[in-house]
Amino acid sequence: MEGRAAALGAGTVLNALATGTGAAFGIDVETRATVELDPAADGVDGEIAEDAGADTDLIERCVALATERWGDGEGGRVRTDSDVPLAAGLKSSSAAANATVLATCNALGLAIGDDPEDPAVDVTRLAACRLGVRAAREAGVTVTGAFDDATASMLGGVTVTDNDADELRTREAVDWDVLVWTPPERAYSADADVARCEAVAPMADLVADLALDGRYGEAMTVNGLAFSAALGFDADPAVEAMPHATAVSLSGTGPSVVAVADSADPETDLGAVADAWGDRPGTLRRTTTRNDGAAVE
Ligand SMILES: Nc1ncnc2c1ncn2[C@@H]1O[C@H](COP(=O)(O)OP(=O)(O)OP(=O)(O)O)[C@@H](O)[C@H]1O
Ligand SMILES: O=C(O)C1=C[C@@H](O)[C@@H](O)[C@H](O)C1
Repeated sequence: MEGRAAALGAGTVLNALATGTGAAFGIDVETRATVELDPAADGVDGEIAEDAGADTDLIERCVALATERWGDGEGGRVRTDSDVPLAAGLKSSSAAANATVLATCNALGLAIGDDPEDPAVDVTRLAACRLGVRAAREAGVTVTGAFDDATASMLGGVTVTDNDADELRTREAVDWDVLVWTPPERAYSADADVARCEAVAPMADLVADLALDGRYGEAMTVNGLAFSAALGFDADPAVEAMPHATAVSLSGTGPSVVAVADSADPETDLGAVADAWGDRPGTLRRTTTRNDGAAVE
């Protein structure tokens, strides 16, 4: 019983640490999971290809919760390999959880879909996503559950969510070019200073209003300025990008900064942003948004 799936990394429009409302968008970087189920196995053994020392608790819990819910409590093995850097603000935990839950469903022979009324669908992607969020809470890798990141990774497009209720408020397709700067350091969401984020709640409310109005670019840039200040990240990369980008923001709890260019916006030039960011330490990556989300392979 082997299953495989892939899920997306994502960028931030609104960090949910201030108010519980968050927004994120899927990007074309993937985490893949391979799950082998063994009814005789005692527990689940996890492995992360890029980092042998990283914590595998999240993906092990995803397999265990999924077989408990949709199988017969089988154990086994799970392995992820990923283009999403770990703990860099690009939703590595959401991508790993989503890919693992879907791969487990695939190993169980279950059909994945989006329509809960369709008799051919055994498990909806939203149900799989909520299970991954539960595993993330149990593993202690998230503050709010990060249903915003999880839905962007699972469904693609821009999602706006209520992370306290794990409810999807809106989802919309977007077509943006994306430039990601990832500094060498890492920032685990669970270590973020929540009180500092709560201090910028009025700004987060404004960002939520803009995002619910479909004004994602303005929302994202305001978010970046507010949360860079709250979490102690330099706002200079955002200021440098603003003349050339539709929007730019610190992503998640950092340290990555993401600039986007709407294809309908002729004034944008991500090449100029890359030039401005080029001397900074770390990596630059050009990619695009994705609107299809996670899938079994
Ligand atoms: N590829 C992966 N395979 C398995 N587990 C992973 C993987 N990537 C991340 N994780 C788990 O998620 C944890 C990091 O979660 P964290 O929320 O801090 O990072 P992130 O999701 O990249 O950050 P952010 O929410 O700011 O985007 C790791 O400690 C690990 O347990
Ligand atoms: O751990 C969390 O709850 C979160 C972490 C970051 O990715 C945030 O961007 C997200 O909105 C919530």
